[in-house]
Amino acid sequence: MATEQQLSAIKGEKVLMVGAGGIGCELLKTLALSGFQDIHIIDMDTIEVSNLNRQFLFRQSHVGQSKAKVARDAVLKFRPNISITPYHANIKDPDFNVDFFKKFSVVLNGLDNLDARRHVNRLCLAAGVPLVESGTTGFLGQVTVHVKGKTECYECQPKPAPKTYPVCTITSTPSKFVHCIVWAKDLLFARLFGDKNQENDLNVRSSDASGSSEPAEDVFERKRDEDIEEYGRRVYDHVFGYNIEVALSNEDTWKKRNKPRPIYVRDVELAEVIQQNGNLDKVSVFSDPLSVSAMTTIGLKNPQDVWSLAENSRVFLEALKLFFLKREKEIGNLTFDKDDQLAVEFVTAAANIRASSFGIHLHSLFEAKGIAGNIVHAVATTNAIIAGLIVIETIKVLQDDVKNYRMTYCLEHPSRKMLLMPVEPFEPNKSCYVCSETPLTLEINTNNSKLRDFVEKIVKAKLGMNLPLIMHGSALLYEVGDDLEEDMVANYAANLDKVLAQLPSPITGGTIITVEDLQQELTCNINIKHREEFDEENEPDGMILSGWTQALAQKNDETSKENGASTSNVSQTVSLEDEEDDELQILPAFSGFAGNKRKLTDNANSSSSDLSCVGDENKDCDDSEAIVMLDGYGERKKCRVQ
Ligand SMILES: Nc1ncnc2c1ncn2[C@@H]1O[C@H](COP(=O)(O)OP(=O)(O)OP(=O)(O)O)[C@@H](O)[C@H]1O
Ligand SMILES: [Zn+2]
Repeated sequence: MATEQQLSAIKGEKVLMVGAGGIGCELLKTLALSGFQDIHIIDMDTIEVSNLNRQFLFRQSHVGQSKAKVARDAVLKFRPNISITPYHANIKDPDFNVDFFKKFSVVLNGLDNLDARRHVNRLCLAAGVPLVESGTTGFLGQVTVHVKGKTECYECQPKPAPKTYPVCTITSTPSKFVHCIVWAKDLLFARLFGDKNQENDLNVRSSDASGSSEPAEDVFERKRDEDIEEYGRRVYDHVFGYNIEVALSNEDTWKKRNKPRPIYVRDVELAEVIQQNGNLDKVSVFSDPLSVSAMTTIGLKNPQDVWSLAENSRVFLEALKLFFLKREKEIGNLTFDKDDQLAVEFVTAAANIRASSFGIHLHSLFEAKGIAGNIVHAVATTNAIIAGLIVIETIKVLQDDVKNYRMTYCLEHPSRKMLLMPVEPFEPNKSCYVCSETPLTLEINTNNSKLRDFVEKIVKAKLGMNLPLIMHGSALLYEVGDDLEEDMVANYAANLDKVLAQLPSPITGGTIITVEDLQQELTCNINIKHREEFDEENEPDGMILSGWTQALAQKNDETSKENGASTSNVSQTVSLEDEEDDELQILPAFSGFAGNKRKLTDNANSSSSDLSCVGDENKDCDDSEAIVMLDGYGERKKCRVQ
């Protein structure tokens, strides 16, 4: 419960919460119980069954309803006299503009993705409203405070990029189960059920590339009137048999590696599985398409069991068949979703068959789902602790108690007998393109790169702009918006297909262009440097943006992540000194302690924004891939807020 002084700081203040998920539910409850009386809450999602174990404001009967609205109703039951305004909407909707943000004394994030976090950061900066940012992953969590001109903004620090794998490891030489999962999910599943027009490395061997007898047609396409069982076997034989034979023909590849074994349907004892489990024809019992399950159909019950090669093969063929029989309308538009049972079954089975071919240990559906969905099981207690810390920092912000602002890390193992590690925030980064006016530099071949490449790869993917406008001097080259005249829309569409040097106002080396996002009220100047050539392997975008704060992508680790995933597997990446004394002490977040070392972990897409560890200065955290930030980190000297 807040003190009298704190209560008077809270009273009458309007706060905006973004996200009513794991952190959001705890936060709304804690805000209400702490005395906040005017809370607005935005969440774009509806409640799913999988949320119920930790998002305690929701019940089974609420599944399918708006999170923001149900959360409001649940809290009003025990705090009926406060005002809670819910919005079932995306925070990126144009309605939530700078004027909307200006109505609030402080904004509190309980989000799960980088994109939305960056967007809120920019609107808070433009509106001059403080932001309390948070994130959790398993036992780890953190809360940071961002106040314009006083502390660093959310984007002042580099955010680690998603992990990536060399394409050849995935397509040809997997050595870990995660490589098989990435192959099954991002190549095979996407090729069979996703957008056919998208480039996909599986295409390389989808038709005859080696002069063998395989016909030069798209083997993944189901032929007219082709029997579905026949089609499934053909796909199976192609990807697990024929493709492996082709790979084996490149002998150099296997000089220092174990050779994979081609697997054909005829090699697998499918009949055995059918006999053991009974050949259950349950296809007709699935009324809801999302409940369709190949496992159920063939009588496999326990998702924690590791299936045999025969069982995986059976699930593979059955899942493929069920997609065509029960979910045909979705084929061509599907993207892998960890909550889609049939998709998880298909990916598990395909990954296991490939693993079997390459001599890699097989995994259960439960494990495979965790890897495919980058799942770290959420810990409700971490969310509750983080929500408490958000409220503590929010009260300090409302009291303008700048000296006592803290970024607080919730650790998995105690360090210096502490599980909560408060660190003084830093001053804004003077070269941050978001909160300072530092120009960026772009090296690009202006004679062959189109404006479209620039918009997709730089303006949207790297700068995270939502409604961009591109100007060269006074010439407007590109703009998006609902209220544009038809001829302007046509002009901009034509510009997108022009190379930079041939635009009506040509962009060449030495040009400075201005990119602006009207909604985020963010403007960046970009100095253009013409460069003829780029290394395809190391510079695949064919352009290099510098002065931009994303860390290097990490390679070759246990899991991959895609931007936008809601959870991640960083639970073990924070490593701290051993504690001999296991008597713990949880320090108040506002104690005067300030650790000297922060360490970013790989969680660009996780619930966390940049989980860190603080430990004994003389001992290194042993995760070699983590970034250790000392006071002189990067090219700038970081100054703590005075
Ligand atoms: N752009 C956005 N606008 C509004 N709400 C958002 C936006 N992006 C994410 N959210 C919300 O943030 C919340 C994050 O909560 P949480 O991390 O617990 O994820 P979840 O989707 O509820 O659970 P999980 O992903 O673990 O199944 C979600 O409810 C999600 O809808
Ligand atoms: Zn900044």
